[in-house]
Amino acid sequence: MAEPERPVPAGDSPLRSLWTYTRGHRRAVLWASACSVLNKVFDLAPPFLIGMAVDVVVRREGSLIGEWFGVHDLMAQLWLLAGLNVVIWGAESVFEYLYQVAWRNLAQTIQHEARLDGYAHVQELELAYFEDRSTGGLLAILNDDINQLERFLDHGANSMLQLGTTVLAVGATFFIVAPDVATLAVLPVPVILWGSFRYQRSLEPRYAAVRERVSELNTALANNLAGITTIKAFTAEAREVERLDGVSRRYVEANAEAIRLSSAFVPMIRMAILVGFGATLVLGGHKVFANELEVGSYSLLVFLTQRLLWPLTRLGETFDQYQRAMASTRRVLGLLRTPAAIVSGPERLPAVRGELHFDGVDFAYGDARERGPMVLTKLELRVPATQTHAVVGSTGSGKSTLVKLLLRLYDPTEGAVRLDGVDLRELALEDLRGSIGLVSQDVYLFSGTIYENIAYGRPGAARAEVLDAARLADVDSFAARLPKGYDTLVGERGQKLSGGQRQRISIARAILRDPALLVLDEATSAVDNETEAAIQRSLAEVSRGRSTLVIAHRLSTVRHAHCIHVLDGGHIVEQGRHEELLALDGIYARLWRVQTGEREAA
Ligand SMILES: Nc1ncnc2c1ncn2[C@@H]1O[C@H](COP(=O)(O)OP(=O)(O)OP(=O)(O)O)[C@@H](O)[C@H]1O
Repeated sequence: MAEPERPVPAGDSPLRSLWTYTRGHRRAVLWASACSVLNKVFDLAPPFLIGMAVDVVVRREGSLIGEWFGVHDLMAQLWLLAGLNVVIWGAESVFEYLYQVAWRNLAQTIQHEARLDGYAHVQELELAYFEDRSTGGLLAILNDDINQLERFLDHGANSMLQLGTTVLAVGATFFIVAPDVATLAVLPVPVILWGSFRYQRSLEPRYAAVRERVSELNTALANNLAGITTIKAFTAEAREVERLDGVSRRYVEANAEAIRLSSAFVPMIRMAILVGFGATLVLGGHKVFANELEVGSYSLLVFLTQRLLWPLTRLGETFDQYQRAMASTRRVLGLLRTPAAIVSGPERLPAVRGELHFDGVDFAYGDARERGPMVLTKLELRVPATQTHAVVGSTGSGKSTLVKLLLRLYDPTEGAVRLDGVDLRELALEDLRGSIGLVSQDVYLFSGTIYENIAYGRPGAARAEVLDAARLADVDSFAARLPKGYDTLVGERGQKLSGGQRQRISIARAILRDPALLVLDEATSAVDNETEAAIQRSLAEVSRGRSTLVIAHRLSTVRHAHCIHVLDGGHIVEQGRHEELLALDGIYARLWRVQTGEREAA
């Protein structure tokens, strides 16, 4: 359907949107977060043990640990500390393992879902959406951006949580043990945080620019690889390398800006940290001399300052990851939020008769903001069920546009297209498209075998049915001669086959579908006269008993149609049987004379 399965909030904060998007995995997120926090808590414990060890050595029987546990033997105190050490390091390792597994599995699940949701949603979007965008850009979102999100969940989320835990745990200890030392030691923290957030804000647009450049690069590469034949034919290799050089350079430059800014961060922050560390060292030492602070507590504070302030130098890197991930999240969720303009209607048609009616249709490409010229105006065309009708007209007159409206790839600007009397906008897309067998001008084959490409028309069809369809479409004549027969691989986009062979496969695919309405848009334009005659005979047989709309340039292929409609200037100007149209001596008669080689009367 048009809406993504997981509704995405329209809020501005990408983190909040991500949180909402992953609401199905709350438990996993909380578990992973808890493991991260506990791992950090145990990781911070050793400085306390060091403080206690110093305390034992200095205060001996009167040490803190001696008092807490009632152990006065010095060696027993040390053994106790050693035992605690084992427990703490063990717990740290266990939680490290657990958080790694939890975050990485979560990252896998979410990237998998986001990619599938993204792809499924893109499939629902109307053709006009794709015409305005590049394939490379969409690929960048579905691949690179989702990978970026995966990396953030792999490492970034954990880094942020552990940093938060460190700041809170160490800050609290400082204030409990020596509040006045703490004030000085923690003094640089607001400066660091303020600086980080300033950085964060100025990094954001730079990373957005990097993402844009990636998408440009992808587009250029995808276009060039798809057009490699043209590039070779026009010996444009050097020119293309030069063009790619330009695009790739812009990517490098965009990155250079981001690199310059993010690299300056750590050295600057280090200076601020120096202040806190120096303050603890000097002020704490002074308090020990004045007997206002225990030696053990002093050791604890000096070590803890290190544990607090050094991780802050990684704040830049963490924000860096965060920024990249959020830029990607915004693009991925933005894609999921794109509403589909063409949505399925409510009405179901279990048995389609195949009566088609273009009812006063106006159509222009583009959207309300930017409409192109009118292609169809007040177009009236009826195809009664089971009849074969043809549409002919000069190139660019709008024949293929009729087919696109019929498939509901676009909606009419005015008027309606009706199938069995139902406005297509009211009809379930599944029923509409499921009842149409299309053979179009540009055949698209998927990489796979000939057999698989035909069977695509109706998944679950029996082998005998597939082979029957293949025989009717004259695929047999060439497939039988290939060493692997129907199991021959057709190559990417079917490029290992000739145009005529591809066309015959696509006809077989449509026949297999056994549709109520067969649509042939220049179905035999790529085959020679002999093959065309063979296919025409098959098609005549196949179209018996079902509505067929044929679009053709070669009038000889449609002369037996029940009715031929001549499209000109956006509407039907002549219609009737072949003989009637010849007698009318209008556009059709003129075209016929040109095509059959008769000289036009002067
Ligand atoms: N996606 C599109 N966006 C904008 N304009 C389009 C689009 N597709 C077709 N057109 C324009 O609409 C007009 C009708 O095109 P259409 O493909 O329907 O013609 P046609 O009669 O099938 O031509 P041909 O016989 O050459 O296949 C043309 O002027 C074409 O330039």
